[in-house]
Amino acid sequence: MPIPLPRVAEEVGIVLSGASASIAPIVLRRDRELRVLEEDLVLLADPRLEGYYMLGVVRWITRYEPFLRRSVHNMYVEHPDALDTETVMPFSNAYVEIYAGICDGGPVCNGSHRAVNNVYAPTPGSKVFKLTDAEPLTSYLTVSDPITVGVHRYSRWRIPLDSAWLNYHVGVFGATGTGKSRLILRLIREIVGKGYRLIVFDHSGVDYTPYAGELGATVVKSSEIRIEPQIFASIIARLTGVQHQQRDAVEIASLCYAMKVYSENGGGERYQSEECSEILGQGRKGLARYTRGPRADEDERKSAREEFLELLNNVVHHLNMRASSAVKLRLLVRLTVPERLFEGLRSRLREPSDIVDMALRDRLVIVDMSDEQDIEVKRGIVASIAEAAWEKIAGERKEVNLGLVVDEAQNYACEYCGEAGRSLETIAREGRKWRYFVIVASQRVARDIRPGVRSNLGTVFFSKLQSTGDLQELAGYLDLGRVTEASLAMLGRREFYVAGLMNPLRRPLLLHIDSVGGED
Ligand SMILES: Nc1ncnc2c1ncn2[C@@H]1O[C@H](COP(=O)(O)OP(=O)(O)OP(=O)(O)O)[C@@H](O)[C@H]1O
Repeated sequence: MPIPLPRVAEEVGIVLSGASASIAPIVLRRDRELRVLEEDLVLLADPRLEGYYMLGVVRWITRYEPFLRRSVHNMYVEHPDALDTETVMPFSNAYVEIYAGICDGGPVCNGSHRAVNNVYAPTPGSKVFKLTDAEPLTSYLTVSDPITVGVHRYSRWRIPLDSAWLNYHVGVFGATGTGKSRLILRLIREIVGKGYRLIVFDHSGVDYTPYAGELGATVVKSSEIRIEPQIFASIIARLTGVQHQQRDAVEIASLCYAMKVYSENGGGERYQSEECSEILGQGRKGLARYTRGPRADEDERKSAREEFLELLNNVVHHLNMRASSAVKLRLLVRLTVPERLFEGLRSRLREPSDIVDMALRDRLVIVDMSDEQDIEVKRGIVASIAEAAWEKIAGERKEVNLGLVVDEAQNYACEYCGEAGRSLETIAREGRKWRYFVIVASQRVARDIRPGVRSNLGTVFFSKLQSTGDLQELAGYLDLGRVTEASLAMLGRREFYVAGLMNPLRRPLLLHIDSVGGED
């Protein structure tokens, strides 16, 4: 059925000279010019192209007046009262950024009804129609698995987003309070409804955990989840900041310590190794005197850190390191690694792979990280779960349809975020063929998100941005058309552009996000 233009659009102007296939200057009708706003969707109807429209977005509306010109003095400056509205002859020009051609049964598209790349420059004089209801456009788009999170800001068109592109990863960026977390909540509901599985990391426990009931999610406290021994080892090494052989010693001791604690707490064979048994079995010799208290009964009340230090002594001895290195390592561990990091291992009874299995079975798991005090540990949890999913993929060699949702991603996906940053980057680079993806949200793009992650985001939602320069950064990976910093400055709360692969037009469209969590 052809687009019912009189019902869904109003004529607002004509195309001026100098149009190309991607941008057209227009002049607005005097009686309608105030009804046309930047970001409005318009159709250009070229009389030479029957049954074909050009779909575009209005940008750069500029008001002119032939007499009141810039840099020309006029008497009304001195006598503004003499300026009556009849003598002023304002008019408005704008540009239409052309996003697509709409084949509406015309001969140029062999009678088809679909959206295509526009290759025609509109003829000057072509009519411009503002879409007041763009809903009919949906039937012209090819969207294999549609989801929606909001409506177009002005035409109220419920833009279908193609969830088939989720595996190319998603970024959500905007200054504080723009509504990133609510947008992600909306996305979560839609994505899970399409059969995908998600693990949501709730950094502070206030953005997602309270909605678990509504979403039908299982909540797991991150303090119950085991950190993979190798990731635990790299956290301890990072905190102590040592290098070379000393780092080896700290890492070996940390690996064996985590494996020992886990195997003593129901971890099973996975955490037993000959190498660690050899070190653990080594009698207290030489440097072990540092760990022993003056009285024998103090030994019984050894703290988790003291146990670790004892193990570290054994490693140092095993590696034939100097006594001074041993003392330095012990001091560094005491000063830089909080006791709770060792202590907490004992109550970590859930394997990261259990969380992955839980998500694959129940669809949605929220990991509540609110009771975790150390950012390094939070990062360790994210990395451990990310790695556990890779192990699953390596074992089964099939698509997982699994996404990790990482809000406050400046803490996890940054350049200096250690294992978490590396694991998220691996997913961003290689996850797509296994349908293993990430959704990251943050206030800033370049400073918060490492290049290997941000350059692999196929779809980006962005609102007012915190840092100047971030828009250009995004424009390096995505077609942002002629959206400028000035366009962003006009955005309010809950207003996000969507650009990239999930957007069927692939060029930025301004969305008003559906209400989530009460507020209208
Ligand atoms: N889609 C929405 N529906 C209803 N309310 C919303 C929506 N988006 C934003 N809000 C309102 O704006 C407030 C801030 O939203 P939100 O917490 O999602 O912002 P944010 O960008 O994640 O902020 P921060 O970066 O500080 O975490 C919410 O508490 C809510 O009142």
